[in-house]
Amino acid sequence: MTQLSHIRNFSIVAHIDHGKSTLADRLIQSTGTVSDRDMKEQMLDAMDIERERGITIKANTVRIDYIAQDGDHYVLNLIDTPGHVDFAYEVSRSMQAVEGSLLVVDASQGVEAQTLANVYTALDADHEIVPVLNKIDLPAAEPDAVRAQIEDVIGLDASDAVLISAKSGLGIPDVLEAIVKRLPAPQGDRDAPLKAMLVDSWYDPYLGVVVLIRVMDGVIRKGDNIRMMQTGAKYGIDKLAVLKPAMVDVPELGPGEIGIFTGSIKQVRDTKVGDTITHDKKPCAKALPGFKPSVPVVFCGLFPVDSAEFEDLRSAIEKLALNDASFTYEMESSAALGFGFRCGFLGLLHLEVVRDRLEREYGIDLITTAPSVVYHVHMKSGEVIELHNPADLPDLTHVDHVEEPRIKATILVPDDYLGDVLKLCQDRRGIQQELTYAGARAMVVYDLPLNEVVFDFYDRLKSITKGYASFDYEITGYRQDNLVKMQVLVNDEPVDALSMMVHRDRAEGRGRVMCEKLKELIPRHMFKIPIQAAIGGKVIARETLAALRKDVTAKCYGGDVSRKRKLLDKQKAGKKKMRQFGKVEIPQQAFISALKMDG
Ligand SMILES: Nc1nc2c(ncn2[C@@H]2O[C@H](COP(=O)(O)OP(=O)(O)OP(=O)(O)O)[C@@H](O)[C@H]2O)c(=O)[nH]1
Repeated sequence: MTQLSHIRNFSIVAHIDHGKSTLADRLIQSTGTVSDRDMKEQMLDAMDIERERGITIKANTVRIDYIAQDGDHYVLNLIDTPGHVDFAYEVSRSMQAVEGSLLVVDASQGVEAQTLANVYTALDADHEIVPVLNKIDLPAAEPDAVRAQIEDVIGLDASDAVLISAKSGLGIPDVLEAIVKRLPAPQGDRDAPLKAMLVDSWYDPYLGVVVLIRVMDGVIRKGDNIRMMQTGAKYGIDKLAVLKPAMVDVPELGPGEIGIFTGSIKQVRDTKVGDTITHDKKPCAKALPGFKPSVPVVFCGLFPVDSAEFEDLRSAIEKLALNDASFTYEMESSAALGFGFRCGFLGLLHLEVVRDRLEREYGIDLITTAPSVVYHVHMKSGEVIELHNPADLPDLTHVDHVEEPRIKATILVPDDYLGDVLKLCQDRRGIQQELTYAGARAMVVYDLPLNEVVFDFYDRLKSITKGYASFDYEITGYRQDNLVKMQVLVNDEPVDALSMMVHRDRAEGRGRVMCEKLKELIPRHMFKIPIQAAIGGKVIARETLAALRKDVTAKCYGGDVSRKRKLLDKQKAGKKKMRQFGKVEIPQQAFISALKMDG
């Protein structure tokens, strides 16, 4: 057990790509926490997908032993936090478990939207903050300007910011010293009853559910009988360990310490992040405040392209859900797509990550239906229904009104692109709330419907600003608007997977774009195919796909059999990605592409 005065618990907050993981790697490596031989780049990004996409999804933790310049041995616990907007809520939770933050800002980029969002979360958690300017090796680095920006925009003294290059290792010893000297030691009472915060949990195939805790008061030991105060569940502690980042068993954990335990817990869902863990026999008097559970905000249907793969999909989804309590699913059946699942996600990126994992790790070809937000349908009877799937909208004669979720979006953008960004927000039914300047960048705050953001807002924002804008959002509440369900009919058959809620004033435009896109995406058949968009039986847009007699082998004049076969095989493979709707085959790609609103 380490003395409180020699513990420092901290997290690293940064905008995506500003170098948080690289810095974490350097801290781990330079203190010899992991031998050079075992050092994989981006040690903390465990999953392949995270590595490939370069984003950190789950919060990870590492305990670093550090001999400071004063000759003393310190224990530094780093809780790594996810950087992407979908996971903002996990960031705020893990921050409650530590006392300080390193604020990493790319010295060539400056403050971005997630820098702001994350640093405010850290300040909300009463963190002491050490600004760190990274990437000073880059010729474009402007540490002085960025220092001034941190002071102007965030209001944080950056005069003694640490200048580093996480890539080359320059300045890393200064970061370690700053952690010890400038961040506060944790507080706690060793003799008080046990009070520990449940910070995170995950499923390990060998150990079962692993629970990450931060001890506030008291001491937890292997073999103890503990109780989770919110759920009331009781467990015996089988294993107690610290993460270096590999598990190293310890006999006990005292105040200020961070570690894991296991105790025959079956599902991640049995553990509530933010719950208080105490001794069953001698509980603490008052539980920690606890957190709201994170709720899914974006829903979509996932269906196997080949309906024979439904059971495979079910078992894959069940396995994924073991480890990700923020992802929800229930069985769904669709006239057009057969059996599948309606799944809920924290945001679009979360959706993409889960879909990719299902396809890649489990080898299942999927059809993803239009992502939808959760609407509140107020019935004339006074009942309020949560609508996760536009196809389930009740008969309108019974509906009084529909409310949609709204967000507060913060966008930072260089001046040159401001006009385009304002136009984009305006086009998406946004209401401007604030427009301020931070150096050569404008900061705009918009009230927007989440519905208009889930499809491709972020992609559009990136493309119109050549990647220079940054974006962050939080959900603010629900508001009534003139929302209707738009259906799409292909060859006079409704395709429920393409139903969506739209604002009445924008329905014609959306319908037209959708029909045009489908006309491009659906291959010609031997007969004419009408493609229509309709609201409650009234057609608002229409395209017709002309008939075609398709002879794919026509080009292979004469005898080249192998070439002919190749072409036929190719066509067969293409077919796999198609779905039959009545007499029409619709390629899987159409479901995703048709939903993108512009461009
Ligand atoms: N030139 C230079 N590049 C750096 C430095 N630090 C990080 N990078 C590069 O910047 C990119 C992003 O770094 P990451 O550490 O993955 O960024 P991150 O903030 O952890 O990103 P997320 O995990 O996605 O939030 C990588 O390509 C790094 O190699 C640095 O000091 N100098």
